[in-house]
Amino acid sequence: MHSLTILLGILAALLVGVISPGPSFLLVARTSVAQSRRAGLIAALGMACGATVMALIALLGLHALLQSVPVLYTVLKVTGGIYLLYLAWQVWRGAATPLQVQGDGLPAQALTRTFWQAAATMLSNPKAAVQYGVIFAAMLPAHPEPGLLLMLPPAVFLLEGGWYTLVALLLSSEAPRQQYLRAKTGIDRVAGAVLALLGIKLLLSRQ
Ligand SMILES: NC(=[NH2+])NCCC[C@H](N)C(=O)O
Repeated sequence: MHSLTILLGILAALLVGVISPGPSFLLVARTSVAQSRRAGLIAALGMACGATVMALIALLGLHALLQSVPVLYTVLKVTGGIYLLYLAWQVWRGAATPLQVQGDGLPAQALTRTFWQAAATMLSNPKAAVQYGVIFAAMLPAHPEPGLLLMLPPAVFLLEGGWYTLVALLLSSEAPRQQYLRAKTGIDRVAGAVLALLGIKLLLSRQ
């Protein structure tokens, strides 16, 4: 099959996982409404970078490794689950505090933190690791053209980055932000609870 056809097929298969809401979606969405458009876009960039690293690892055969050494999956799962519970606790704890920093005046330090938080959320998501592994294993030919392998990481960057950029732009616009500000405590409690559930679900999951 033509390399471009294969690439488009892989991207289409990945898209389902990319747009289905999970911890990454929640983090970008909340950052965009609660902080600023710029912070939301930085979170989207963090997701794109994290996903690209994950795609590279998958290309290097992490999936085969995860299958032959199941304890590695367990380690990834427990780390990811605990990280989600930690994020959940932070969101929950801050629910009742009104927003102090507004607009794009956030210190650079906070933006750096947002970037790493997003990248860590993506990288500690074993579901995403498995999705990349399975799709690459199933859809890449036995001897892919070098061009295809070179195109894949930037394509993943654009796919994940594009989706989360869209989420950030939509949710940082005035109407959703005003609504969030009005109902912050409730929304944060729900977001914290959902993050915690996702963490627990991950900890209890088999594969
Ligand atoms: N190809 C993937 N599964 N990427 C990770 C997507 C993460 C998922 N969409 C979330 O919001 O948490």
